[in-house]
Amino acid sequence: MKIIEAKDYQDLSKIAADYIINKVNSFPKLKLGLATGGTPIGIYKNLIADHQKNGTSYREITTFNLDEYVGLAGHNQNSYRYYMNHHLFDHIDIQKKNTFIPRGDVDNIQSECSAYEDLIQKHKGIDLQILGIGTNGHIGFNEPGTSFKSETHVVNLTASTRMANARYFNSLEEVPTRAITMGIGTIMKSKEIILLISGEQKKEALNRLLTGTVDESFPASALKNHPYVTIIADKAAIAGLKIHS
Ligand SMILES: N[C@@H]1[C@@H](O)[C@H](O)[C@@H](COP(=O)(O)O)O[C@@H]1O
Repeated sequence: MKIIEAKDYQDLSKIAADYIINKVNSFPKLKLGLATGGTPIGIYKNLIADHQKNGTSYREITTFNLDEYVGLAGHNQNSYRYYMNHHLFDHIDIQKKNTFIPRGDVDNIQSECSAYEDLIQKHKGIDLQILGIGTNGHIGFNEPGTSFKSETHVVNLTASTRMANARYFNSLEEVPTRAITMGIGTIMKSKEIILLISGEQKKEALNRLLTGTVDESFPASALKNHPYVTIIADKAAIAGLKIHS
């Protein structure tokens, strides 16, 4: 794993956005894996600003998001579909038909999971996947204990993950208890991965990732077995840690 140390959140967002912009310019048909949560918002702001200023075009790219809450339709403001439209897709020239996010509001969740997995493979996989990390090491919504071989599946969210995401909802009770997520196996099939780690509250997770063993009790540790992972971490997350790459 390669590690890039960013000065702060702004710097992290700029470094990651510039990397994506470069890729999109070099490979206009890029298949890009996208993440939600607070961390990638700064990247999306940079992508929009660059699109407006320099005209970087997303017309031919295809995107796959990591996850979606079960039970929320795309028009629900807390759904990840709404998040992606609002924070990125509505402001660039991407074709909405080429933006894929699992559907959380379907009757048959299991068949949605296998259809999503098939869809990614039908597109011959993801070229570049952007990832955030939960304080318990979750990636996508793959909670501790998830098999490293897992494909897109339904998960029961842990209390800590629901609590961490409650800030976006009116109350903790409103946070869905389940989600659909790409599996760790799905994520690992991406050709290249960028993992974003920002803020002091993620320091422990970063430390465990860098110094701990590869173990299903810490989902992000699977990434140590991937040949092309770059961690971009800001000072707040990295300060004082021993870095092994
Ligand atoms: N499903 C998302 C993850 O993909 C994300 O990495 C995590 C961390 O979010 P944040 O960046 O807000 O800390 O939140 C959610 O659980």
